[in-house]
Amino acid sequence: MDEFSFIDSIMQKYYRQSSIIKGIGDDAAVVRPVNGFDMITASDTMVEDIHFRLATMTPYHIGYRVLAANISDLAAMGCDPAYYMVSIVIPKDWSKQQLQEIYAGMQDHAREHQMDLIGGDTVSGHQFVVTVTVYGYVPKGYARYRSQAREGDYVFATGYLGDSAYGLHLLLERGKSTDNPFIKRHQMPQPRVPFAQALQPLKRVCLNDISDGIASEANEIAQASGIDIEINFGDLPVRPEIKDHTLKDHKKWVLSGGEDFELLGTVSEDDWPRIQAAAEQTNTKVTKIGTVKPSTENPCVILCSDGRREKLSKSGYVHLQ
Ligand SMILES: Nc1ncnc2c1ncn2[C@@H]1O[C@H](COP(=O)(O)OP(=O)(O)OP(=O)(O)O)[C@@H](O)[C@H]1O
Ligand SMILES: Cc1ncc(C[n+]2csc(CCOP(=O)(O)O)c2C)c(N)n1
Ligand SMILES: [Mg+2]
Ligand SMILES: [Mg+2]
Ligand SMILES: [Mg+2]
Repeated sequence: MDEFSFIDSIMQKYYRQSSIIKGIGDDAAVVRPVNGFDMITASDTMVEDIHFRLATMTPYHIGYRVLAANISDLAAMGCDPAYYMVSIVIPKDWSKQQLQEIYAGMQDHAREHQMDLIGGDTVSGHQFVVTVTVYGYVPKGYARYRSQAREGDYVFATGYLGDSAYGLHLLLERGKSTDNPFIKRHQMPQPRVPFAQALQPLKRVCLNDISDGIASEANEIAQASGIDIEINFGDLPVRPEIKDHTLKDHKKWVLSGGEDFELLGTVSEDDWPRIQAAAEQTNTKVTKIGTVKPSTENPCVILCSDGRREKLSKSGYVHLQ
């Protein structure tokens, strides 16, 4: 199978998004911007031995997970997903079947969000790398920025924290298994698109998705908004199976394990009931985990735990260290 027959094999038979004028098949894709909406775009990459090993993910999971990481950034902007592009570097020892499974993972996840594959690039190389770029729409002026936190806001998180890191721990310790819920959370994360969409009528809500761990993402919000964030460790949504572990691992997974692809947000106290209503409407767990304080000198995150207050600095996975 050469590059061209491979592209033919992954092309969609039809597009779900009516704004696509030209998808795969020319020098570039053409979409007609939708009136009354701003277009949002984001890109995230997965590299073998950094984001996965063949011992932690099947090719299907790699496809599902790389699209999840991207869709999660769209959710964090409050946006409706629409299209995606895929650039892939394929080592010689990867089979045609493995490649098709990667695309099956992406296509199944794309279908859940009515997204269409509109282009990309295929090259051979020495290390497996896949980069996805996603596009979506948000009602004009309603993108959700990290800079939108304000003094007095409630800080909230969706879902549970630390599940994916615990799943990775189980995978590395025990090997592949399909029926463990933590492993499933690592391999097939579910971005919080319906919840973010349900928040669209709100005038202001600050959102960031949790890819590196809340220690990182809370600091990103503090810095972008010029405020301090206070988080109560005891209020963090953590499953009992994780709490049973030694405190050091448990704390690390919850605060800086990352890859949960939950949302961290802040909203005014007055709008908190609307967050709870959106959570109920979309069957999403949402927990108040802290509050936004006025900034002192340098915006920072304070973790309150057992009556002690400590500065929580950006931790988690950092590339180029
Ligand atoms: N190599 C790059 N060139 C241009 N812009 C970049 C590059 N890498 C990151 N960015 C931009 O920097 C900003 C932050 O990117 P970052 O990848 O940290 O966010 P994220 O996708 O939310 O986090 P994560 O990668 O952990 O999922 C985004 O605006 C992103 O587009
Ligand atoms: C085999 C294996 N080892 C370690 C990890 C952990 N890991 C890799 S990248 C990353 C942060 C998100 O990356 P990015 O910032 O690029 O989105 C994390 C937590 C993994 N998933 N698989
Ligand atoms: Mg990124
Ligand atoms: Mg993000
Ligand atoms: Mg991201």
